Amino acid sequence: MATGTAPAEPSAPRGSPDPGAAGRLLDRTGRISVTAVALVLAVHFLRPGWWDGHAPAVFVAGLAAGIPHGAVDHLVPAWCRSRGAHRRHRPLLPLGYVCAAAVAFALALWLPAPALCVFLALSAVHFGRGETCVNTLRAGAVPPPAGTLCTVAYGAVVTVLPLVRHPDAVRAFLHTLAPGATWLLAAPVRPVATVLTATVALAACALLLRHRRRRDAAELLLLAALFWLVTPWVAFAVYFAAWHSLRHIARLVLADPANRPALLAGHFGRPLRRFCRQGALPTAVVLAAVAVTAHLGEPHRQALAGAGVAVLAALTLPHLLVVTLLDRHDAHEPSCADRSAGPGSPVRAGAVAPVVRAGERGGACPSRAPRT
Ligand SMILES: CC1=C(/C=C/C(C)=C/C=C/C(C)=C/C=C/C=C(C)/C=C/C=C(C)/C=C/C2=C(C)CCCC2(C)C)C(C)(C)CCC1
Ligand SMILES: [Fe+2]
Repeated sequence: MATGTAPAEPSAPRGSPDPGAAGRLLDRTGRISVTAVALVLAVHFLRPGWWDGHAPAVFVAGLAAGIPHGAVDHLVPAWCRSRGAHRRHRPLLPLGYVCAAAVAFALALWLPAPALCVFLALSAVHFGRGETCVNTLRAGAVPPPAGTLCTVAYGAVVTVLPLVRHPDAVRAFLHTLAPGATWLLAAPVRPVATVLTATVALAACALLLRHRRRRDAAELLLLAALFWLVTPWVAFAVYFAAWHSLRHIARLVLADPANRPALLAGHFGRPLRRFCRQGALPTAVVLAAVAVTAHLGEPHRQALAGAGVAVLAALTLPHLLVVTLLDRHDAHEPSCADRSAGPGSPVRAGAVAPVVRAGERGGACPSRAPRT
């Protein structure tokens, strides 16, 4: 966590055949997510109330579009471990993933209210950490100042703000999911949670600006505006699909050792097609699970939305474990791509853009993406 004099953002590393490939991918995905949120806000201002009429459809579409970002989770442990040692365990990973999701689902059925609170807390950590990691990668392995504060700020804006700012829009849904958890929307809870979220978000923005991380600060404010102004269904849908998922997919594409040569040559098409191939079947399985859960549930207007949230809540546990593994591995070990490259490979020979490890800088999150 840094405070004190403000360091300038780092300059792009030198000596790489394509020093900006990773940075360009993160920049492009970043621009797409900012544009999507700006468009949602523009419609909100130009056609007030328009989103309210389309909220259920947009929510379901957003959840579905965000599912692929977890679809290669079962491959991530292998990317981050030595090749031979764990090969025989690989077929067990999908099984372990399904079991963890099943346990989470059973717990949610058994104790819905505590499970919802844990789900919201885990979601806040997951989203907050996701943003902090991507910002670190984009800045060439320089973690944001006070990374924990930024993580809490992003997490609270995305999970607390929609609930406390629009209680009437979510009350009935929350009651269906977990009847005992509607205290989250109670009158005394909301002002306290709103003030805390605003304080943390403003403090994080001030620190980011002091350290010249203008883009990170502007994005945090943009997300705060989205969740403050727009109905939570639409705000969450656009955030989940076009922001969190898209940026996480960029990170996965960068983490897959097999993509290294194409990325070094500045090609994104092949790595993205590889991701789509790898993620197609798990995505289809999860979409089918949502459809079946919706069909089994009580028929009501929001059955699909409820089933989507229930299945995502179950997947959150294994997804979070895998993403944490990726974060921790990158913070303490050389990059996966470095270790999986052969002895004569340009990666080992140092022809790749210099890899700056966050662990060496005391940061929460790693990077092998040079800043453009
Ligand atoms: C790999 C694999 C697979 C797949 C997987 C996947 C595909 C995953 C995904 C994952 C995911 C995809 C995850 C996600 C997560 C999510 C989250 C974390 C969310 C959160 C949310 C929230 C927080 C919400 C909130 C709310 C409420 C509650 C109410 C209303 C309003 C709102 C919306 C705000 C399988 C199973 C096939 C098999 C094995 C292996
Ligand atoms: Fe995620």
